[in-house]
Amino acid sequence: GNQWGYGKDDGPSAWNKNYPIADGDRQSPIDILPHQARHDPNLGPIVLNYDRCTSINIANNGHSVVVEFEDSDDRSVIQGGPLDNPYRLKQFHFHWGGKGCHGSEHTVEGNSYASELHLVHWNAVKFKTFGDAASTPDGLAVLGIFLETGDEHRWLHMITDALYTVKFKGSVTDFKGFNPKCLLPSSLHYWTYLGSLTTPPLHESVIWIVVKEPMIVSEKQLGKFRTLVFTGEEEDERTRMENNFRPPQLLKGRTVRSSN
Ligand SMILES: CN[C@@H]1CN(c2cccc(OC)c2)S(=O)(=O)c2sc(S(N)(=O)=O)cc21
Ligand SMILES: [Zn+2]
Repeated sequence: GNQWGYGKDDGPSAWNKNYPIADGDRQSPIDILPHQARHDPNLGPIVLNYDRCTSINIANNGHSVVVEFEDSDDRSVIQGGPLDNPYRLKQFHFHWGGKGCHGSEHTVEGNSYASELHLVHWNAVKFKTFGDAASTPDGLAVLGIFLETGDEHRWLHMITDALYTVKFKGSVTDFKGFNPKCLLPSSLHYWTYLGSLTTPPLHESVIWIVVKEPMIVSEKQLGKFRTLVFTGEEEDERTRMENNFRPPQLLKGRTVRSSN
């Protein structure tokens, strides 16, 4: 089937075999050049209404660790900024590197961060299902937050303490009452551009909102993500889950805008 991964034979350089859109005109991630981003005074602030958000579970999907949310109504939405409608929170997940290596997807002037958090939202005003939104231009809005190593993050332990329960691909455990607002940095100034999913099916359906200020986490907290494995419990070889990031793709004439 369409098995893909981050290894030598099934990694990002091989994805265009099964997903030709990989060579498309609005692929993600990208390298962000702040001085070439167009400051747009019409870009208002990002508004998050996560107060009634309902997390459901935490899972290892063989590519990352994902926390899923109840999205049957507008209980947790993002709006404002470049968005014309409210977008519903569906899931969040992370991308990270190996020990001592960086693993963010977006880079800033060629510099990558240790890791990157993606909060995936969909336009339930224009689309009936998440799947429809995820495969149509601008059906998704993904909020990207960089992770930088430093002091321990006071709330990230709620995620890292649960990682041992989803070590293997296909594992899912209850994960209720978690509000990702506690992960956000103090400032939500951002860059925004039109792009794609950074994993297969690589749909060119994403309005990217990349927050400028990173969240700070400790090396110890980040190391716990590397206790996960890409492989299932039944498989004999254990492949540590790390370096699950796609490198930057060509801008192909796109404009990156900057909030103030
Ligand atoms: C495995 N990776 C996720 C695939 N997804 C998915 C799931 C179901 C259907 C579908 O298309 C119809 C797409 S997703 O939309 O939840 C996203 S967003 C995203 S990222 N790194 O660009 O933020 C990765 C994935
Ligand atoms: Zn992602």
